[in-house]
Amino acid sequence: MTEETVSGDQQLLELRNRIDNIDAEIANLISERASCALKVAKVKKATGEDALYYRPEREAQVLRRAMERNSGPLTDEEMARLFREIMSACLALEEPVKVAYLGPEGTFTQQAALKHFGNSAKSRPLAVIDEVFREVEAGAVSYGVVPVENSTEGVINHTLDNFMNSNLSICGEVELRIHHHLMISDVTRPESITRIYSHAQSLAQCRKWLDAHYPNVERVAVSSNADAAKRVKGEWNAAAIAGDMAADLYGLKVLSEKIEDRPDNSTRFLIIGTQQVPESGDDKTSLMVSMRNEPGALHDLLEPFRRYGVDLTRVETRPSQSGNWTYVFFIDFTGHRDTSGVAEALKEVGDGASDLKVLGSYPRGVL
Ligand SMILES: O=C(O)C(=O)C[C@]1(C(=O)O)C=C[C@@H](O)C=C1
Repeated sequence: MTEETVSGDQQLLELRNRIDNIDAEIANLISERASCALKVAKVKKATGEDALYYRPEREAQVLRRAMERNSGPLTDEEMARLFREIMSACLALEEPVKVAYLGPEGTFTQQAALKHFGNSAKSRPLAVIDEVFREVEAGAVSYGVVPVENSTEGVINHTLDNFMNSNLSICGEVELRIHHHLMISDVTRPESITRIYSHAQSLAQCRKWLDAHYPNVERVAVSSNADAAKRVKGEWNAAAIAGDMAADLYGLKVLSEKIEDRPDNSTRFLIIGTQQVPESGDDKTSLMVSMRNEPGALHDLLEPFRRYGVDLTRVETRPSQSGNWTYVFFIDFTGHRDTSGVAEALKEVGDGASDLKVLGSYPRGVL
């Protein structure tokens, strides 16, 4: 053994001893934190039967603080992800949170649910967006996760339309970078691919790549990316476009990575529930407004937002379900409904509209 390797081994031993000591300290601190969370649960329980254990505004503040005080070498996101999991475990001690998401397992919506609630939440896949709304309304789960817009393909109409017949509120948002891969099973012959399965949105997000690499292959739209991955198992002439989770879940091999046309392709998901979320310090609000169908009506309707300096981040139009050629507007803006200025603007907009419903004020997605 050379002198160098001896001293290398010695260094390794010392560093690992240090890591062991640090781990012991971290473990003690995590246990102390978890004991605090249990005491918090007691305080909450004393407020009554329907005590709220999950507090989105507090979680957003904890995560933001974790990022702000981070001085490296871990990235801010990595540091926040670690705290995300610690909080998820603490909340599970207080009361395990039950979440439904647009399934099946392996979809990007499942990934979004995990990103938002962490691994200790109990999550359940449901087949369609309507069902996610229904299960939350029925109280079978406390929260639901549904996609609402994609940066390449735009809004997910089905989610917006569900709000027209629902009393649920938005209590959070989460954004996910979407990477699509072309994947095959162990029996697929790559040179014989004649069919590619995926969700219609994903096929659209990879349109140019498909035109360039598989111009003559049939593109088959199915109900989800996970369903596409499942179908490919056992088909020698088919491939699927889906994400990492689906590839892992169905044991598929990735043939081409990150084939989305736009590198910044991302999807925004909403957390739906029944609770009103207090201010977190960096919030957004979503509204649903209907109004008389006259020229200039939208301009007049939005005018108070401009006057009170409220920053609109999105305006979507959907046909109303109550009559032909009448519309409902879905509006997002920066700020909380209780913040001064916002509250006044909302009152004035409400006075000018035929109907206005605040779908929720919630913390801006942190991770
Ligand atoms: O502060 C609270 O209300 C807690 O319950 C503690 C805690 C945490 O672990 O920090 C856990 C769950 C809540 O969603 C928010 C924060």
